[in-house]
Amino acid sequence: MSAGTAAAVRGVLFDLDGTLIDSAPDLAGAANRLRADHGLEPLPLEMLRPMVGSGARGMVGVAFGVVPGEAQFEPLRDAFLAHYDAMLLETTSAFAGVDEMLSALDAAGIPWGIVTNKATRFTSKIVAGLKLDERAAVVVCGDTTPHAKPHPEPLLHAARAMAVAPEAVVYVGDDLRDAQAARAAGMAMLVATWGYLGLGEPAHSWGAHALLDAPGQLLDWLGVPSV
Ligand SMILES: O=C(O)COP(=O)(O)O
Ligand SMILES: [Mg+2]
Repeated sequence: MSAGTAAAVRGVLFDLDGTLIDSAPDLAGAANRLRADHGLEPLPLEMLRPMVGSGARGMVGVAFGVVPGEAQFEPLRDAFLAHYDAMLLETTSAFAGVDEMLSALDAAGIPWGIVTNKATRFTSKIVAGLKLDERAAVVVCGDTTPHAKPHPEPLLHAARAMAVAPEAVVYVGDDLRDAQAARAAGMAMLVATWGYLGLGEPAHSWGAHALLDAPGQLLDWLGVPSV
């Protein structure tokens, strides 16, 4: 961690799934409803949870062993997304400590926003349902720009919308692609270790500035008082 980096921060961007909200049970539920359609037993949440950061591709991959490029992939993905669309907010809610952490940023006058790979049609319903849309300075989805993370463009787009230079932004995320996107955008990056983290390289090797154990630790890193 670099104190100089934290002192320079004037805006915060957050990943959505696995960072601000615990959406894994609903995503896993949608995958298991699709398995049931195909006469398959449900898979345990622990098997599906690590792949949430890879979106529908990750869920279809674990649930059916099918990857993009295979003929079955697109029909399975579309059927998965139809199930998910019907249960976006069945159990999904903010992680413990997120609401208080966001309130502390608001009180400190630090603008914050959301940069997710989730498509706009799902993200908009979820952030509205959880009343995050009225609080976030910007919400950038996987289809807002021509590129998704790990490309830096969604992060740069969000920084422009917040009118904060990229080098004065810290991105908080739970997946290797979040760290890659932040580095490519010239932003500091912090790992939300309460999230899904993927099954690849361990988080301590992602080149992040720090690993956070709980949302409130972002405030410690920034030197912002809790409220
Ligand atoms: O839906 C996805 O692809 C992952 O979403 P996230 O970027 O908010 O983790
Ligand atoms: Mg995530």
